[in-house]
Amino acid sequence: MTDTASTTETSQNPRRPDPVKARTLAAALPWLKRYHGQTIVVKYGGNAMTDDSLKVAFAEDIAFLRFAGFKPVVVHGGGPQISRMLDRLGIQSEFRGGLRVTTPEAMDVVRMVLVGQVQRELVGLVNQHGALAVGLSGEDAGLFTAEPANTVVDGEEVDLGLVGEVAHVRPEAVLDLIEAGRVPVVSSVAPDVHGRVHNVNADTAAAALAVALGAEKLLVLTDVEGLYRDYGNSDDLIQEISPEALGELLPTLDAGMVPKMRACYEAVTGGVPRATVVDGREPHAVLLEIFTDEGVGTQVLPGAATKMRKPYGAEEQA
Ligand SMILES: Nc1ncnc2c1ncn2[C@@H]1O[C@H](COP(=O)(O)OP(=O)(O)O)[C@@H](O)[C@H]1O
Ligand SMILES: CC(=O)N[C@@H](CCC(=O)OP(=O)(O)O)C(=O)O
Repeated sequence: MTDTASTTETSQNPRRPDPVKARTLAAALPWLKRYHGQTIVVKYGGNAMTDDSLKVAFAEDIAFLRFAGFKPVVVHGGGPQISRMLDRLGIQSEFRGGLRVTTPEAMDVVRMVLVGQVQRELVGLVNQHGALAVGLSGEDAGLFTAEPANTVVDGEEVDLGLVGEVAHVRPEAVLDLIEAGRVPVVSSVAPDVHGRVHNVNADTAAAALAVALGAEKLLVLTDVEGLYRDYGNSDDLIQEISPEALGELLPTLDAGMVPKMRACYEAVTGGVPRATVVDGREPHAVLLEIFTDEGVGTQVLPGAATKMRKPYGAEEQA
């Protein structure tokens, strides 16, 4: 290799450094200042892990945040991945109120897929950028204690089997890792007080952890642009909403949005200053959301007046 310091050759067509790049970097300054040293809990939903390049871009974003001086903590899902494995094994499963009814047989699969597959893959991808990520689950160092979750569907209480709510968080293990400059990658399975492992929805786990860590932000990646006011009937998206207004909407929501928006509600009412749901199918969704002020996704913010918007590209389609 040539030693550039000692060479006297002159490049014939030098390219002028791109000033747009410098402007983009300079524009990031307010957000670098706002989040420097702050904890951001990023929930990566299984529906936003559809292709390998998206996962690689997600890992780059997380490494970027860490090297920019933020303290990112990842909580991952894996619902579609669990469903595929249950199908392969011929084990039936159904969702009630957005939660998977979990038999002991299904629980083994949930734990195997979340901790053994999805978490391992994400840890590996983040660690392409340095010795950063460490995987753990609610079972490690008492991180989460679960209690049986119940849900009401059509006015009736439904027995969900081994599904848990987070009754208690001991965040010390996560704090130790953050202190050491690591990026914790957390799977949402957790034992109850008797040591029986439960399946905790990943949005629920992310919110509980964000509150316990005193995070500055909860960012939730999913497979829609945000919360639709009237899903299936209108493409009006909620851009900004207060926790009080969201609380009134919660009983009208269905499917996966139930635990997701309840998680945002719990996070913000628990003291996290903002919680945002964004479209994780967009490459680099994390950086786009954190470094722009243009209202990506749906943001839950104390004191916000409800603000609506149309989906991106709606004008071109019209
Ligand atoms: N009001 C709503 N706004 C947006 N999505 C909704 C709404 N109601 C139901 N959904 C459904 O919720 C899904 C997201 O939840 P889920 O499948 O659990 O995602 P993830 O794997 O990211 O946690 C969306 O793909 C959509 O089908
Ligand atoms: C109780 C419950 O429903 N648990 C979820 C856990 C994974 C998860 O939450 O994954 P997503 O974030 O990809 O939806 C499940 O079994 O699918």
